Amino acid sequence: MIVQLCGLSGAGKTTLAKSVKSKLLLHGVNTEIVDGDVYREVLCKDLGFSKEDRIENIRRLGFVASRLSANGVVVIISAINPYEEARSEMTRLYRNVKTVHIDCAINELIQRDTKGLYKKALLPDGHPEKLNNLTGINDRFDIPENPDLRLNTGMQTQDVCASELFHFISTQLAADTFYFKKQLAQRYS
Ligand SMILES: Nc1ncnc2c1ncn2[C@@H]1O[C@H](COP(=O)(O)OS(=O)(=O)O)[C@@H](OP(=O)(O)O)[C@H]1O
Ligand SMILES: Nc1ncnc2c1ncn2[C@@H]1O[C@H](COP(=O)(O)OP(=O)(O)O)[C@@H](O)[C@H]1O
Repeated sequence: MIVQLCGLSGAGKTTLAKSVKSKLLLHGVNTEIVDGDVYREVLCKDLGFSKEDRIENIRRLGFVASRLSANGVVVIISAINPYEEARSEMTRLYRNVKTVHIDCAINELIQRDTKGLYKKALLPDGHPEKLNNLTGINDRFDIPENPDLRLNTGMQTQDVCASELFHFISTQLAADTFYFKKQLAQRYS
């Protein structure tokens, strides 16, 4: 199973992915986080933040996720993943992909600004330190219309969001296991 999170910087993707990974591990579910920030230091080092590069970034993360997932690992892709076309490509290419929107109002994100990126993006035009392509401020984010799950981290606590995500993944896993068992039973009956 591949869970592709999407959401603006600071929305809570990494925080929730880590929390849910710990919960899943406690239940014996092998889980891996494929985090945009981390992969941009290694496998995606050559990529920037143009539309083409972001799409290529998601393609690479999706490929890694698919190999892990094919070997029974639950994979949580934690990236901004802003374009609908990249997200639907993922669901088209790979089996059992779920899309989860980690939503949060932009004003709340500007207040959190854990990395100082929003401050830079909101600098006046022409300022030498201005960030000109921060998703949600001056770059596009396609809000998913029908995600499998949407969590709002500005309206609900971290604990509630993590529990909801954990519950969602566990339920999907149980359904998938049931489906596989049924297929096996049919094949060998
Ligand atoms: N211009 C711009 N826009 C968005 N994000 C920026 C930008 N510049 C740097 N960063 C940092 O890069 C992280 C996003 O990388 P991703 O791989 O998740 O992005 S994407 O899915 O390819 O759009 C993002 O990480 P998160 O804050 O964890 O989302 C930022 O820390
Ligand atoms: N309900 C919530 N869920 C997740 N994170 C939250 C929530 N409320 C506040 N936060 C805070 O928001 C920040 C999210 O940062 P991070 O997980 O790195 O975001 P992202 O990976 O989306 O860039 C953290 O400092 C976290 O403590």
